Amino acid sequence: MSTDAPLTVAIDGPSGSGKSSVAKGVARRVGLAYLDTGAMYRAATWWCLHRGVELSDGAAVAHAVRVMPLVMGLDPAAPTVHVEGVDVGEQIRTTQISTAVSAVATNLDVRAELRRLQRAVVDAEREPLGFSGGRGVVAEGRDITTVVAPDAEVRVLLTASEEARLARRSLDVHGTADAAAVAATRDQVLRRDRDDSTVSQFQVAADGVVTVDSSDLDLEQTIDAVLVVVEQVTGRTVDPRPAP
Ligand SMILES: Nc1ncnc2c1ncn2[C@@H]1O[C@H](COP(=O)(O)OP(=O)(O)OP(=O)(O)O)[C@@H](O)[C@H]1O
Ligand SMILES: Nc1ccn([C@H]2C[C@H](O)[C@@H](COP(=O)(O)O)O2)c(=O)n1
Repeated sequence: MSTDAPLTVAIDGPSGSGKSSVAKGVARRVGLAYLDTGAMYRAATWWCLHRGVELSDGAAVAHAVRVMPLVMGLDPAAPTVHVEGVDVGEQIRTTQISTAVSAVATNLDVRAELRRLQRAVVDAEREPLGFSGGRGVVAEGRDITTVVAPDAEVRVLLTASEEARLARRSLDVHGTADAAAVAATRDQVLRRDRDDSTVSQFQVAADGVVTVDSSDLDLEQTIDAVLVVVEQVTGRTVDPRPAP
């Protein structure tokens, strides 16, 4: 990069659009920290279930989340999620959590608490003592461009066709994108997006947010497309992708 000024990159999009993979890639190429805010909602869900909190009891869920001892590791090469010292990185990706997480993510008191934690990370990463040494962060989720960091220098809505998103998630979960596997994935992708859309706006780009459609791009091409936005918006130069 040609400048050392702190940089916040905000990426939102629907399930399976590639936010996590692309955000990690962008953070690595630019030398920024990486914050997976979806993992925070997943960790909150894991914590509530772990403590036997009934997810339909909104007040109990909100209380549990306020006292959740959550530690997010911000290294894009090896992001981690710990709750009460337990590495929950794998457990929060299970179908049980994917199915239940929207019930927690649509709780407005939970959103206020996690938004506060997320904003604290964004602000800390602009300071020399942050993980990135003040270089900044790529934060991804559903409301980063609009609510958590509407002041980010770079704001991207990452989209992909429903077909592409279902196929990607199906490959991740079932190792195949045949018709049966795609059908079994619909709840995790489409129903979840429907529920999550009731509290966040991530289907259409807000004013000033640049849309990147990854439907016909592979992962590296999508990372490159977001880096072009970084260069255009900030006037920085990002080092080219190293040859394989
Ligand atoms: N062009 C692409 N851009 C990004 N990811 C892609 C692309 N093509 C395939 N993938 C793959 O799609 C899968 C889903 O990506 P990822 O988990 O990053 O999406 P996501 O938007 O964070 O999903 P969710 O919100 O459901 O967690 C990954 O296995 C990723 O490697
Ligand atoms: N900023 C965010 C991030 C995530 N969520 C919700 C929506 C998802 O159902 C859930 C898990 O996210 P994923 O890991 O699939 O990206 O968390 C949200 O509401 N706001």
